[in-house]
Amino acid sequence: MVIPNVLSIAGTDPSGGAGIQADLKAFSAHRTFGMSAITAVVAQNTRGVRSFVSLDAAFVYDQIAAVFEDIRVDAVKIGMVANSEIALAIAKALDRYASCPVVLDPVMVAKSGHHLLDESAVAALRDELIPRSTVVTPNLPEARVLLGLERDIDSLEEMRERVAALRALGPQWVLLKGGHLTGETSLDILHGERTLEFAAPRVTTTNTHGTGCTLSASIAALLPQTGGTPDVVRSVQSAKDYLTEALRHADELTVGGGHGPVHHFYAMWNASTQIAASHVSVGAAS
Ligand SMILES: Nc1ncnc2c1ncn2[C@@H]1O[C@H](COP(=O)(O)OP(=O)(O)O)[C@@H](O)[C@H]1O
Ligand SMILES: Cc1ncc(COP(=O)(O)OP(=O)(O)O)c(N)n1
Repeated sequence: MVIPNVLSIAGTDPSGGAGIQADLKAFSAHRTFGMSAITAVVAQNTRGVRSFVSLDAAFVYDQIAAVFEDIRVDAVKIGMVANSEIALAIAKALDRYASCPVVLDPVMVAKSGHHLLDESAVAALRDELIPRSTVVTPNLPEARVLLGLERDIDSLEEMRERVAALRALGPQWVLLKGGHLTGETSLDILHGERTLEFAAPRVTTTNTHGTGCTLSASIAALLPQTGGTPDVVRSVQSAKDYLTEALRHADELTVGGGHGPVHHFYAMWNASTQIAASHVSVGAAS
């Protein structure tokens, strides 16, 4: 089987739970070869974002070109674009090079409240990147900004009402994420050729840093693995199942004093721990 190559275009997280670092972990967990083009270098940890430096837009374009001019790219995930110049450079690069599925996480504000996108860049994100996307994955505060609403969407009923307006912005599919609501389930709505709701039990943990990054990167990694035409519905379902398990295992990690990361490698590490344990006991007996 050909192993998919997947490119993340996003900002960094030195604490490893969100941004490019989370994307590469999610790509690897889904048995794809991960690549990255960096838009901004962010000083952040599990407690919050301190500051960031955006890279030059032409340099972001050059990173993307360097990948596409050498390597077959089977899917692209876009995260933090930081400003309108970078958003426009990414749009230009997609037009020039990308004939693969594009998953756009319209990152605007981290859970800590820090802005990761210039307010003046919302129009470029909405008008230039969303229409070029196969799937766009806003959370509720991002949906509010994209739709120009005066207050946050605050119920499942309102999510159902608003999702069509997000699709009208031009992507093939919208996945409106309901993680910011409360309740026993965490429910996302997928709207495109069809409308489906994906509910998962809400995991009780404070370790939720990078959930949106991990979900969108997982969808990008899974799309080329569905055979023939990329199957968005199956990819979203598998990505959501994976994220729920990664959240369930998040407390096994001890990373930082704030909102820690999800456990991207819960399945692989639990399996290899068992192998290591049996190896030790054989050694001890001889
Ligand atoms: N505590 C939780 N338990 C289970 N799923 C969650 C939880 N928190 C968020 N999710 C899921 O994580 C994904 C990202 O959600 P959300 O928090 O809305 O986005 P973002 O991380 O972009 O702010 C969604 O699929 C959402 O349903
Ligand atoms: C570089 C970078 N990109 C995106 C985010 C936001 O990540 P998200 O998955 O929404 O999780 P929180 O950070 O909001 O917990 C980020 N922090 N950094």
